[in-house]
Amino acid sequence: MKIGLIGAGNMGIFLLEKINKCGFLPNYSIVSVLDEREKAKNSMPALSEQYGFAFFSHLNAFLTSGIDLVVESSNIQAVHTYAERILREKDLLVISVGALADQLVYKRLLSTAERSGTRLYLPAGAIGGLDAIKAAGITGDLNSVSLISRKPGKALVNGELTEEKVLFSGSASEAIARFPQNANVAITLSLAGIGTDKTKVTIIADPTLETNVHTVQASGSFGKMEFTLQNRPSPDNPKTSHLTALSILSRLQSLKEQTVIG
Ligand SMILES: NC(=O)C1=CN([C@@H]2O[C@H](COP(=O)(O)OP(=O)(O)OC[C@H]3O[C@@H](n4cnc5c(N)ncnc54)[C@H](O)[C@@H]3O)[C@@H](O)[C@H]2O)C=CC1
Ligand SMILES: O=C([O-])CC(=O)C(=O)O
Repeated sequence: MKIGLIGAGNMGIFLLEKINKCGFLPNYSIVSVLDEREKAKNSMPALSEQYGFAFFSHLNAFLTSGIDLVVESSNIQAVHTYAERILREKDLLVISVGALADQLVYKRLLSTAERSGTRLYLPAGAIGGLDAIKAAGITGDLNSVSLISRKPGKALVNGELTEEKVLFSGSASEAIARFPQNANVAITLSLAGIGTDKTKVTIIADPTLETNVHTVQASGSFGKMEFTLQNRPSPDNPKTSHLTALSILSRLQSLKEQTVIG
């Protein structure tokens, strides 16, 4: 499986380490990296040599570089810029899922994928239990879904906090507009469940925490569920839970597996 990567930051470098250096996913390789921004011309050659990928500063050349799949680990803006053009030709894994909060954008990407015979993968990222949320909602009987995200102060606010502070309470669509680097999970949860307007989100900065704590609650005709993750932040980006990068690896691995669990 030849992968093209967009976004060689915290998660992108982790993927390059695990896939290209450690050979963690046999028969997978990140062969191409896209960055059209001027500043990339300085930083990419060293990384390209270190991890053995070809660097592209134009989308068309990137897409015709022999890749089977594109992995996005950059930001919401890059998804808006590239996703539709990529899905016309290649499967795409998006981790900046907040880009799909707008129903029109999401539907347009789905219809592009359908027309083109490509697939859009949205890993669970920093949360889990999406299999249960999808199952509970399959007959339309999922009534309520909510997410409470607590993070250490430094992931959410500038300056020191002395006590816990509720920064936001509202819908998932409002949450991602206010916290584009902290509420991607709210959109993934919404897409798996009852949508971005009905999914309720609370975001709390807590100076006593060392983990990113996400609690998902749901109820419907199936019963009730509640689960909490206490995620270690990534060493290179305190906003991003380390589990997110692991969920990309896991999704990539499952593309070649014969057994589908969940
Ligand atoms: N779905 C989920 O559960 C989660 C999603 N995320 C999201 O995942 C994304 C990546 O997270 P991190 O790796 O921690 O962020 P990061 O900020 O460490 O890395 C992003 C990289 O993308 C690069 N980049 C930005 N614009 C680009 C462009 N147009 N073309 C190519 N490269 C570009 C940046 O220079 C940076 O190196 C972020 O959008 C973050 O909000 C983070 C946590 C959970
Ligand atoms: O990594 C996390 O804990 C969640 C996060 O930042 C996001 O969903 O954007």
